Amino acid sequence: MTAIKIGTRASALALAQTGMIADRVRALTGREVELVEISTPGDRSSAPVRELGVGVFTSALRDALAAKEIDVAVHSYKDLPTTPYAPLGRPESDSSVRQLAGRTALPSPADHHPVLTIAAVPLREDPRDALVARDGMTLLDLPEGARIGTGALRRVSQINALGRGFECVPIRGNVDTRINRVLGESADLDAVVLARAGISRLGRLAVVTETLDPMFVLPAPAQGALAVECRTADTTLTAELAELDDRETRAAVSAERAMLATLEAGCSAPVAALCDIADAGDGEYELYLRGAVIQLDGRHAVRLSDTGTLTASDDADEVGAAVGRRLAATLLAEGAESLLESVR
Ligand SMILES: NCc1[nH]cc(CCC(=O)O)c1CC(=O)O
Repeated sequence: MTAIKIGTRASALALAQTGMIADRVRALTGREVELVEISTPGDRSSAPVRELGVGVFTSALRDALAAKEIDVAVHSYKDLPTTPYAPLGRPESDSSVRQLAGRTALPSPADHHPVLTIAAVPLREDPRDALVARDGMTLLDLPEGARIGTGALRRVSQINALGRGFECVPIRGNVDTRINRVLGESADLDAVVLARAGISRLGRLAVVTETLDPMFVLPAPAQGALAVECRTADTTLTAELAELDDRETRAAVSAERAMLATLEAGCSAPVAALCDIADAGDGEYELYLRGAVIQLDGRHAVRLSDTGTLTASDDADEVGAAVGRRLAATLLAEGAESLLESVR
């Protein structure tokens, strides 16, 4: 039996999270597993993510998966576009090449039959954002004019909405690089905001000085979750990997992403969402979805919530998505459109 090839980005975070999945795939299938590092445009450029276009961290992996250069792709779910995958028109590549180049060709129209499928959404890590500040400070401790590193519009807008006179400084790069801007030799920022899940997977939670309350800083849709993707035609592997799926996580992430998709906002818009799931007993779960669309200067925002019930016989994706679409419709009815228009 040949080894299962699992594609991953080469960043420390991507290698850590793919490594965790690889261990489980090895145990589950009894097969050899090989990691294949794939470089993406998001890794090679230091431009703001929203300027690089859709799928900057995920399209190269999906292309390699569709081209059978790998058998499984592990993504940070929040980096996956909400639009369906369409194979890129790219030249045949040498499958012996391990360090694959990124492609910039335009997507062809989406296929009716999906080439790729998300075989598993494993149990989610803590989805909240985290503050890493100098001198052990929390948001409350930071002085007016403090320089906080983040380029994500959803974080910038919500930090501005605190009304504390903080200055957001755009930064890019991997988790360690960002932490070093606060704690490193030549630190030049008072704090950075990062996904807690990424810091956790790198074993660096000790640097977190505050986990941000979603009441004030609601995270990105699907933050802290992973997507384990396969070729739809690879039915045996897809069925095996389904063992890694966590039904409640899938429902929550579907709700958040359906909200984002219905707003047609894309992953770098000032749109935030978090779906909490509570066990209601008798195999039922209660979904509590919060959503926010925030104007960049933080002066206006629409923040709303909606709920739903997931029963034992329900399709988790469908139940989640229904709540997400409904909340998006309410957000739009309450003026989200004009807030989104101001950043388009
Ligand atoms: N956009 C980059 C990215 N994609 C996923 C994570 C964190 C891990 C996760 O959310 O699963 C990060 C870094 C960050 O936002 O701090």
